[in-house]
This record gives sequence, C-alpha cells and structure tokens, in this order.
Amino acid sequence: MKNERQPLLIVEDDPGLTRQLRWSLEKYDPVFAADREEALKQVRQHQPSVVLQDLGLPPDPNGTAEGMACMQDILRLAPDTKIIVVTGNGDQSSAVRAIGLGAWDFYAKPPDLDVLEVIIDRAQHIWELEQEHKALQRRDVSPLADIIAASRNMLAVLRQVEKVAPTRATTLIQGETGTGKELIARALHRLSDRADQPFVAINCAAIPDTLLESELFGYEKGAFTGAARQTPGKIELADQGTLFLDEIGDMPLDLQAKLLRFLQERVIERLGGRNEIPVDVRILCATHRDVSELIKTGAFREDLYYRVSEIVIHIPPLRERDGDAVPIAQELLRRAAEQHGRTVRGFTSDAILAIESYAWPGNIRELENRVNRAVIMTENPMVTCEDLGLVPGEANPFPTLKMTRDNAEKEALDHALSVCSGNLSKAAELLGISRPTLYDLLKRHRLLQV
Ligand SMILES: Nc1ncnc2c1ncn2[C@@H]1O[C@H](COP(=O)(O)OP(=O)(O)OP(=O)(O)O)[C@@H](O)[C@H]1O
Repeated sequence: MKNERQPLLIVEDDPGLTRQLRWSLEKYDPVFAADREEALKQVRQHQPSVVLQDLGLPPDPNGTAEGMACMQDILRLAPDTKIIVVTGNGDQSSAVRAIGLGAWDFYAKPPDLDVLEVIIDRAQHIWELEQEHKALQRRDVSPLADIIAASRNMLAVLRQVEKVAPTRATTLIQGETGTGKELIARALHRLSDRADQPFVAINCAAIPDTLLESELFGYEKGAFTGAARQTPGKIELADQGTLFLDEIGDMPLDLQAKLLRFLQERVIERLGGRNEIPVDVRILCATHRDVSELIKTGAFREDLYYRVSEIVIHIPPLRERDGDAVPIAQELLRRAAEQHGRTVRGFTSDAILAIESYAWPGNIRELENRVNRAVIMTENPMVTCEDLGLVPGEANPFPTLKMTRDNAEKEALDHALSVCSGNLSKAAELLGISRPTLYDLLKRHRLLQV
C-alpha cells in the first residue's frame, strides 16, 4: 500500500459506530456520509478506492433497499470502487444479494475492528493492483490490441496484417458485413510508417454516385452549382497517409476508371481544376461482395481489381472462428458497461453457450449490438440469454458427416496456407496433394479470390 493516507468513505448513520471507526482506522483518511445523497457527493469529491457502507440507511434504516440503491449508485459513478457492505448480525442473505449486485465484500455488525481493518487493507491492495494493471495495459496498447482473436484462422489474419502493414502494398480486405474490415484497415495503418499521418476513410456505398467523385477528388470554386469554395477531396486529405475505400465493390464504373488512372499516375485533378496534384497515399480497400462475380457481370473492372489487390486479406465470418465469439463478447460487454456506467459483470453460463452456438449472420457488429442492448436493458448483474435475445440451448444441429469433412478440410487448408505464408506450391506439398487439386479446394471453400 502507498504511504500517503488513502481516503476511505464510511457510509453509516449510527454516530456511535462512526466515532469508533474514525479512531480505529487511522491509517486511512476517513470521510463520512449518513445517507445516499451525501455518499455520492463524497465519492465525487474524494474518489475513495474503498467504501464501507451500512446496508440499513435512512429513509429505510431497518431494511436494505436504500443501502442497495446507494451501493449501485456509487458503482455507477465509480465502477472500480471496492464496496464493503455492513449488514445486521445474521443477515447473510442481504450480504449475498449485495455481492451479486457488485459489492466487493461484507462484514456483520458488531464489527471486530481488527478483522475489519484486514478486509479494508485487502480491498485497497486489490484496487491498487487493478489500477497498476490498467495503467500497464494502457501503456503498451499495441495497434492490434483492440482486435480480440483466439481462433487459428483469425490469428493467421493478424500475422498477415503484421507482415503487410510496413509495406506500401495496395490491400483488399474481404469479409462479410461486420467482420472487422475497418478495424483491420486501421491496424494496417497504425502498424505502418504512416501511422502519424492521416487515416482517411470513405464508404463508397454510403455516398450517392453523383457526390462520390467530388468527395474523392475535391473541386474548385465554381466547378458546379453550389461549389462555393475550393475543397480538397479525400484522396488529397490522405496525402502522406492512408486512404481506406470501404465497399469499393459499390463504386460506379466511371469512377473506377478515374481511380485506376490515379493508381497508375498518382496525381489527381480536382473537379473543375486544371492542375495535376501529386498525392502520396497508401490505398486500402474493403468489400463484402464477391469481386469475381462482380467482374463476371461487368460491374467491376478487372484491371482495377488487380491494382487494388496486390495483397488480399480474407477475414473469416465469426461462425468460422473457433473460440472467438465468447472472448469478443466479454470484451464488448466490458466496454459497454464502462461506456454506459452499468455494473454488469459478465454472462450467465446459458448465455455463454448461446453465444458459442449462434451463427452470427451479422458477425461482430450484430454481437456488439446485442451486447450493448443487453447491458443497457438488463436488470441482472449477469447478462442472460433473454437479455441477448437468443434462445437458450439453441445449439447447432448435430453436424452431418459432410459438414464435419468440409470443416476439417477447410481447417487443414487454412493451417497449411498460414504455415507456408500463402505459398501454394509449398502448401500443396505439405498437404500431399497436387497444386491444381489445392487450387480447386481453395476455390470451393472460397479461400481464393478470382
Ligand atoms: N476482433 C474484434 N475484436 C473486438 N471488436 C471487434 C473485432 N472485430 C470487429 N470488432 C468491432 O465490431 C464492429 C464492426 O467492425 P468493423 O466496422 O471493422 O466491421 P466491417 O467489416 O468494416 O463492417 P461493415 O461491413 O458493416 O462496414 C466495430 O465496432 C469493431 O470495433
């Protein structure tokens, strides 16, 4: 424990006990409150790490409702606080309920002051350890730290990201909606030597075709009605940094031609302008669409595809990432609880099973939405299946032999490709098959683009 006296908030309406505590806990700097309102005021002012709180507070000194409410308010205000609740002798069930609602520990009246001091010291010590741990985490947040991954195929994606990031290679990130494409793009930028320069993102599907060109290339004053002043486009704004073209599969064909020209010549001309402006950007693109299909139907230029896909990163859907859903859900719950000031501590075991077995068609974005909603709406300390809107026990049906074979095949392909860093000849050799057979399998499992 640190040397300076730490503030200790004592929420107690019995003046005799208050006096006794003041004299016996002298290694702390005690501050007092006799009711909920005063307690919250003291928490705001002194930010104590440990609070000693009577459960019987006015206007309900013989019950526990006010005490429980006070405790929850304090945790909402300062979630890391260690609250030790004081119960009437023999009132074990209230103590257990308080722990369920987020109290750290409890002791029964009349207090044995030596024991109480040990409990407070321990709470203070744990609080300090937690703070140190958090500070350490903050200090070495790697650019990949916010990407939670435990599955082999996602860890392979992260290894690919680490290799590709320091290069200037134009990269296409493919994956279903909500799989984390933008998160990966940001990580590629933050791990590159452009990390201190701008990361500019534009969603080609969210901007009407007529505006996309001026958004990307900028315009001169008077270039069109409403062009009141010279405005640089996103490409120019990303100069020296990274430009992320999200949903590039939705880019209209005439703009695709312009983008291709830019990628070849690395200069832009603003709309209505005559000067060529050199721009140095690294281009990252993403799409949830099957580009090979778009090329076949003529909706995407093949030459542009080759330009933007020097490297292709394929992000697997959540249902194919073995062991990822639960740790991601836990991290999202922690973030949501912090953001919304809720004391929700985890998932019930039913909820964990449901998270594992649900197919997550909307991937992590859907998981995030369900967890957020649950954290805001739940009245339980642990999020349940119902809070998540999932059906308990809705496990996957027993897998057919074909499903099992397909999964094993896909896993072996994934593994071989990651061991051989994407080298197809080596991967084929490792798997004991010919290169054309490997090619066919990769195509069948959609692990190969075009
Ligand atoms: N592995 C992960 N760990 C933690 N959070 C994640 C992970 N992957 C994605 N997320 C979160 O899920 C949300 C969706 O991710 P993101 O926007 O990167 O997906 P996307 O594929 O670009 O989505 P869309 O196709 O809808 O644009 C974001 O809030 C992101 O922070």
